[in-house]
Amino acid sequence: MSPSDNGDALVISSDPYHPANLIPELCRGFYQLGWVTGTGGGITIRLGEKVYIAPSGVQKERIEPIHIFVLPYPQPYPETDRVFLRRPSLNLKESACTPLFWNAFELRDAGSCIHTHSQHAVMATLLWPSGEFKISHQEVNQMIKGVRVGGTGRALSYLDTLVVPIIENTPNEEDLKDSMHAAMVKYPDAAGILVRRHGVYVWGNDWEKAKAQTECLDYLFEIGVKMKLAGLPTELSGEQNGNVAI
Ligand SMILES: CSC[C@@H](O)[C@H](O)C(=O)COP(=O)(O)O
Ligand SMILES: [Zn+2]
Repeated sequence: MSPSDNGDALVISSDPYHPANLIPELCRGFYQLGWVTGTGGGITIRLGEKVYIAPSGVQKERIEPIHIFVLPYPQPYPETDRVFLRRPSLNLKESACTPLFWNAFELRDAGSCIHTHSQHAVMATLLWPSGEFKISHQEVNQMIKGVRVGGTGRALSYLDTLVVPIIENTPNEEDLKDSMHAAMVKYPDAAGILVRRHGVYVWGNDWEKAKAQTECLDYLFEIGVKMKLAGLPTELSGEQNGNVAI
């Protein structure tokens, strides 16, 4: 970035599909779903060697393109201070989720990662007290089939059991980065990571796939929670057809 260039050209575009235009638009949609209320949650988009990230602690439904941070990927000095291609001139800090989003880029080569505080995700972490949320045989709207192995691989089938690891929430974001990293290594097929009493991180090859998978997973968290509360089994063996007497 030259001294005369404040980097605005990296976020000002008439293209509605430019990440700096998409992030505000998508956050408004996520707000309506209750995924990013109270300034929590968010989305990042990576296009090749540029990562676009929203500011921290702001009303996520009111973000504008000029508020967006742009970072180089990979970071030239990963062990030291974060490097930016563009920082907003306002008194803003990049999302606290940045190190967690980076896990999705580095471990899954993701093009986008979404973090929600959806109550469905939070309830799933409370009703599945183990380290895994599991559900199978959900044909409805192809929700299991809408999820990809590892978030970026082949689509799951109706017969696959969906497993999403649950990590414990931590007050320190660096600890969350490390435990999310460990869970992603332990569960290479998982398309997301639930954080107990907090929410979920979901990634995909690009923002469309990350968004679709977050929607599918959120649906599965919601129906799983409802089934569990109704006393219905959320996992069936392969030969069972899903009809359950109540
Ligand atoms: C890495 S923990 C903090 C975040 O997960 C936080 O809870 C959150 O949802 C959003 O933080 P923000 O810094 O406002 O983008
Ligand atoms: Zn959060």
